[in-house]
Amino acid sequence: MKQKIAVLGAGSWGTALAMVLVENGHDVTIWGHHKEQMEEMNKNHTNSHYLPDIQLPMELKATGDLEECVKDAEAVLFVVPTKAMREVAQKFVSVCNNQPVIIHASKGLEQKTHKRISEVLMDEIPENKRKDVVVLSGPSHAEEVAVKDVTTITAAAEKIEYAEYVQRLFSNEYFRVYTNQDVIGVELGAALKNIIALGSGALHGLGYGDNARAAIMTRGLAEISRLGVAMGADPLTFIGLSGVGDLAVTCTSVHSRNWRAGDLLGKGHSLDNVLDNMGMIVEGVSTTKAAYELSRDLKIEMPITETIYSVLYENEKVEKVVKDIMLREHKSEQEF
Ligand SMILES: NC(=O)C1=CN([C@@H]2O[C@H](COP(=O)(O)OP(=O)(O)OC[C@H]3O[C@@H](n4cnc5c(N)ncnc54)[C@H](O)[C@@H]3O)[C@@H](O)[C@H]2O)C=CC1
Ligand SMILES: O=C(CO)COP(=O)(O)O
Repeated sequence: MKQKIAVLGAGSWGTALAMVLVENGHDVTIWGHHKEQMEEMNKNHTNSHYLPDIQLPMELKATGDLEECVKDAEAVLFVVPTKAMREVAQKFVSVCNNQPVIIHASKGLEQKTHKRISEVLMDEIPENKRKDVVVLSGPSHAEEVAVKDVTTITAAAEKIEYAEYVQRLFSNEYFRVYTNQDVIGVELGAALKNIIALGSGALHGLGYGDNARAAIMTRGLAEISRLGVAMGADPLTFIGLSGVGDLAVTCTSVHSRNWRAGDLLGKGHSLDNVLDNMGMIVEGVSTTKAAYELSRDLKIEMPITETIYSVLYENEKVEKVVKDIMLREHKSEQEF
């Protein structure tokens, strides 16, 4: 059934997901805070900074007016960077006139509180202004979704009927949605894989090959799972789409901003220079800090995260840390 859907966040992912929803026949309005960008989306049907060369569907409406965007919406999709999530949720609450299903498709952990995004949304949005919060996550680069390349993804919610609602909203012949009830595992897999993607990119930038990439992905998954299980996730979630699936795509694709940022770091660029020139959000940088702090608090061994933290926040030389991590004390692979 046709639904009225608000998409909050007009970057590459918000736009690509809005395109899927329009394709499926829904009434979709996207909100962004840059006036000229909204005008471009309405007049030219393009979003040239975030999705160059993509023609947006004529039916997709863009607005800078949040109240107009969310008015009577049956579902609201939050897809702004993690650092903006709380502020945007507060703004949403001030103008929301009904009780929509809340969906989010962002990947990160809040700084300082270390909260998952669904926790941030539940903190800010009172129960009379939301139904369940559903997480949409999986191996899905916006650039490929926007050209209708085949993609699979997970909709996770505590109440299965809301995960199934989101599955119905988004599913079509090129975008297949599975359901899951492990919200913690799905959100942690999504957030933490960006740290490993930074490392995978750095190894590439340093000139290492496929063995190194397989190593960081596999051992990265081990530490993602360790932290995830300590935080209440089902370990099986990490071998699903939002775990190994997203880890695989982000650690190997040139579309990944995290991989590209790592690659540039490996090639000797400074972090400031990399972030200034990316022009899009690189979530893994702040997630590394949150995960490093969590691993300390929960006493979970996360050597790759610790190493990447030392490069990003302690000025360690990226060329040096590879040898350090390789020469750590010997371990059994069966230690969890
Ligand atoms: N790009 C992709 O392929 C995918 C991205 N994601 C996740 O989706 C989230 C958003 O990513 P992208 O769309 O790629 O980011 P982006 O960098 O392409 O765009 C971010 C958008 O958020 C807007 N924004 C930033 N701060 C804001 C604020 N305070 N209020 C309102 N709007 C604000 C920016 O103006 C921009 O339009 C991230 O957490 C990312 O990890 C998840 C899956 C795929
Ligand atoms: O999460 C993503 C693909 O699933 C996007 O990753 P990047 O943010 O690294 O581009």
